[in-house]
Amino acid sequence: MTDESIQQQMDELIHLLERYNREYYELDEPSVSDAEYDQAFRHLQQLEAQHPHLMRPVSPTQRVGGKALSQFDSVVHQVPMLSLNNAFSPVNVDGVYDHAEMLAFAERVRSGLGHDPEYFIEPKFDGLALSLVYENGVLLQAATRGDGTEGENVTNNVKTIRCIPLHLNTPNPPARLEVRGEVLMFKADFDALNERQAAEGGKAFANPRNAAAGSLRQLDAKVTAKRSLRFFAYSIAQLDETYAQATHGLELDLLASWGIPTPPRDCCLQSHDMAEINRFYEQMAIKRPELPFDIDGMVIKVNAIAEQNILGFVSRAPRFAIAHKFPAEEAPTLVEAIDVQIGRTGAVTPVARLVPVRVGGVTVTNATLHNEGEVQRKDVRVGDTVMVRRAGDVIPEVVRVVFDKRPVNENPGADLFTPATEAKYERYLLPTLCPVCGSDIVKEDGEAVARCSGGMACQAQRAQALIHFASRTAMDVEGLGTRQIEQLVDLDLVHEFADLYRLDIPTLQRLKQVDEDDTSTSSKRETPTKWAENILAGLDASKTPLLARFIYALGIRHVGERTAKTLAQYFGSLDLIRRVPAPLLACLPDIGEVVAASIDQYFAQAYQQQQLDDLLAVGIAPQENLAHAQLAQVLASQNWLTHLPDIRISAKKAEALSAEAISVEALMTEPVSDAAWLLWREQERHQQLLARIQAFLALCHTQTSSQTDLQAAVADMPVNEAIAGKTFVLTGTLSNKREEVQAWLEAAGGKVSGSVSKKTDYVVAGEAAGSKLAKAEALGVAVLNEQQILEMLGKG
Ligand SMILES: NC(=O)c1ccc[n+]([C@@H]2O[C@H](COP(=O)([O-])OP(=O)(O)OC[C@H]3O[C@@H](n4cnc5c(N)ncnc54)[C@H](O)[C@@H]3O)[C@@H](O)[C@H]2O)c1
Ligand SMILES: [Zn+2]
Repeated sequence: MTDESIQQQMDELIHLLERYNREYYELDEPSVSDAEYDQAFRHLQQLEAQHPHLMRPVSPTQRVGGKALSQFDSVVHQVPMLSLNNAFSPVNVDGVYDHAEMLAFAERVRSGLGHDPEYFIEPKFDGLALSLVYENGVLLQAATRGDGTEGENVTNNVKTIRCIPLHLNTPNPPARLEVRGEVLMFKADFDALNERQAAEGGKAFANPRNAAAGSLRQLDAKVTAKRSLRFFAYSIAQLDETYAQATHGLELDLLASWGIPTPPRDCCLQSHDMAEINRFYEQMAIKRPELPFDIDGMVIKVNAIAEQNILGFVSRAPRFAIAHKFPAEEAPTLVEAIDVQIGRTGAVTPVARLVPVRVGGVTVTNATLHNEGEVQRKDVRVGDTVMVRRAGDVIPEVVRVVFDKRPVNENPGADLFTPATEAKYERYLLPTLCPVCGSDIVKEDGEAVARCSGGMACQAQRAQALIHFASRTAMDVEGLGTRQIEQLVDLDLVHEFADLYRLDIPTLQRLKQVDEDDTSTSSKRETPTKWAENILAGLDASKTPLLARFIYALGIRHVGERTAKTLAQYFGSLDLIRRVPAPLLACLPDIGEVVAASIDQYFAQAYQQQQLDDLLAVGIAPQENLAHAQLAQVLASQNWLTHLPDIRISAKKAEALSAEAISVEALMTEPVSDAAWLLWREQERHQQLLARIQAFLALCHTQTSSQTDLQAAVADMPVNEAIAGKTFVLTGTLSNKREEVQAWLEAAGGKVSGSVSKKTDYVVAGEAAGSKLAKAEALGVAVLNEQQILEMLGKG
């Protein structure tokens, strides 16, 4: 990868993380799960570590939190408020944790200190950080973390939090104390708040963290006062020298003696032993759902303050501590039904409808089962008790069935069965028809995901199919973008591809209307009529695509640009392509059996054939070239059967042939004896293949009136010796579109490749040709200018 593309990738991640940060810290409304956020964050960290010279100084990995909201006075932190580095321990299906990242942390600490220290382990509270400043024992100021340097002054609100003392409980207070801790809402208070919100018609909070953040940052302290917030201190940032303590544990004791809440000691541990520490973490993961407050991990800190100081800090986090995050939380509930959802690309996802259950801070009613294989593997059935997981999450999932709780015996005939429940306890099978459009649901060998084969016929997939159809590398309809297509589908104005070409100005102006309600569009300067006219002009200009682009635009599964080109190159006409039998397709280069089956399946559907007819009827005329079609050339030769192997024999077919004692080399190189062909034909399946090939040939007859005509046409056709079979590389700026020159070369039987090698016959160099030209010269490959190649093509 080039620096440029890595930089682009990094910038995209930065952009994404900045959006997530804003949603999470400033708006209290995250759109993705913490797990997803953490993944993007780590990806960026990795790229930055591998390419330090590309690192942006503004990277989110170098900063803490979000901006302070301007409606509060800002507070500059005398000691920056940092974040923590994370460690994750993936769990396997047997519930065994992999603590490699924790061991790596311990290793880093050991090499920093020269020995293994004692650690202090405490909960990682899932709330938001708060700084409290006491002067002479009196609470003077409370501030949020903000971006770590500057936070929001929330003193008035914090004074309403009952567990935070306004005066330290000591006759001998320090002159200055700054204590750091977490503000949070207990689960019971969160539920009560959401009930109240519901009763008063207010918006429900997504989880206790959001509720705590939203409640603390109220402009009206009276609102905060009603919200039952809590606080736990977890460190001292400033304190008079005389009060200094030797360890983190002693600091917490001191704060507790002054009346400041500290982490409950039954959730804490002091230990030198990483194995013991990890065991404690695993116990806490089990205890977690029963705690009165949410925690999202454990924090492991080097206990001795002097050792903490030796280890110090990296940009945004201390080296002496780590947040050991928990895997996503799980909870049991009942499966009421299993439905399927159809995605935008046709993917079929089974979804469990659940008795509502609280997990990861919210109530879950649906959970994904991913795909049919997963349902089978987990054996999830309607009526089962299942464990549901949510990673603070957007999409909850079913983790496993609690088999002990399966309420009835699996054996039919057991006493507990009533006819109604018996039906329920069958193994789950995916429906065979799409619930949206009624098309077949198909699954390819080796694929996990089943799909609705409806394509454009399926409302769920229509927008996606149209976006592909109109895209730059397909029909290239200028002016018709994603937003317009989505509106066309939403307003139910387009059902099939041909409908695009039936649009008129009044219809398109309806879209414009929808568009203008939204202030974020760019096409606002144009008048509605001009805008609609542009789209119609774009559609009109797209009516004579190259055949390959047209085939590609149909969105046949597995038919990318390359395969579409092969089809156009070998068959030359749409009429042939839409009737080609699968075995013959599978003989072509780059087309294997899966792709051939997919093409066959597509054209076998009456709906798709109708779509094609309708497209032709509205005036779409793909640029065909039957005379140049390579297959036609093969068919034109007298003994066409012997040429089939020239096209290609797949490895699988070769195997089958060698099993029948026919040498593949013989098939490939020499004209095959009649005896060998007879032998091959003996086999029934080969007879079927031959029958289909013959049917196809019959079709060629009707296409060109007779095979003799076809032969004659091809025989008359001067083969462009200069181009056929040769490999070209195009580079630099040409006056004709590069794709166009490529299409001409390919139509004349040439190959166009992206890189120069010894096998390259010609490099066609335009203006400002760079490294490819240099390489051609170094390798002694012939170099042509544009004029020369046009002359060779007969277009000069
Ligand atoms: N979903 C999203 O869109 C989104 C966006 C931004 C951040 N996040 C979440 O927030 C995390 C990053 O936030 P962060 O920078 O606040 O880091 P963090 O929450 O991973 O860790 C640092 C914070 O932990 C808190 N904390 C709780 N208990 C503690 C203890 N005992 N000792 C010390 N600190 C303790 C402190 O507030 C501290 O600031 C991400 O990993 C992600 O999980 C999610
Ligand atoms: Zn469908």
